[in-house]
Amino acid sequence: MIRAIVTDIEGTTSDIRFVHNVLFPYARERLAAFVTAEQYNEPVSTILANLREEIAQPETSTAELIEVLFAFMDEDRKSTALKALQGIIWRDGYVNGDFKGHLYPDVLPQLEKWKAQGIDLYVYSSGSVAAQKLLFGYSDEGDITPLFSGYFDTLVGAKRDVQSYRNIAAQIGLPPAAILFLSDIHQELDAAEAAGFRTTQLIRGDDDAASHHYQVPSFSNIQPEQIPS
Ligand SMILES: CSCCC(=O)C(=O)COP(=O)(O)O
Ligand SMILES: [Mg+2]
Repeated sequence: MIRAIVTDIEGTTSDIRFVHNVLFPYARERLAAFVTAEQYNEPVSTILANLREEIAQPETSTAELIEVLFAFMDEDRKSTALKALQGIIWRDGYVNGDFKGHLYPDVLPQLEKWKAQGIDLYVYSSGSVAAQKLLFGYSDEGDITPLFSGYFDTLVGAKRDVQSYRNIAAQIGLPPAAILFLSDIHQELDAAEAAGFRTTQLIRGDDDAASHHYQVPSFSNIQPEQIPS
């Protein structure tokens, strides 16, 4: 029996184009000036120290770190430091009303249904927990954060790493077989499955013939009690 659902964001609850065409450019345009201005203030000072550790170059200057961050953005590297900075920069965009967090229309009704059925809801994204709370707090459908019991980001590990899902199950306090993970990326679902999670793949656009996971086009097609094991 499914007792908790963990959902990915990009390509699952929300359009990839919102993340890549709205959020990423917004942060990219502001990142150099923001990091330069905030480099000696918290939390940016600690984030930059963590980035120096991540790249194993303790003496790197702020200007060089900014170059590293641009290279990370070019390759969509899921660096914890980059994700933390993006999340801080996005706050202004949400608060000023420059954009709202995209939600596919099938998402909110289904989350509400599952919650009413007693299924606990969680989020797992490479975006920082702060960024996740902003997206769902300033969403197209208003503030839907009260639906969620918890959030996970790369601090539990990378999304294609089996141990990340073991960590999530331990933190939720349920056996992996009682948790359903929703994602559009089959490599993430493979890792979750290897940890013992049930899985379902959202196919919001192109088919994924390389996947063996149960596939659905929208949240309205997901019936947790009927997910094949
Ligand atoms: C919190 S919305 C922004 C998500 C993000 O920054 C990202 O890189 C998406 O990565 P994911 O692993 O969730 O596909
Ligand atoms: Mg995704």
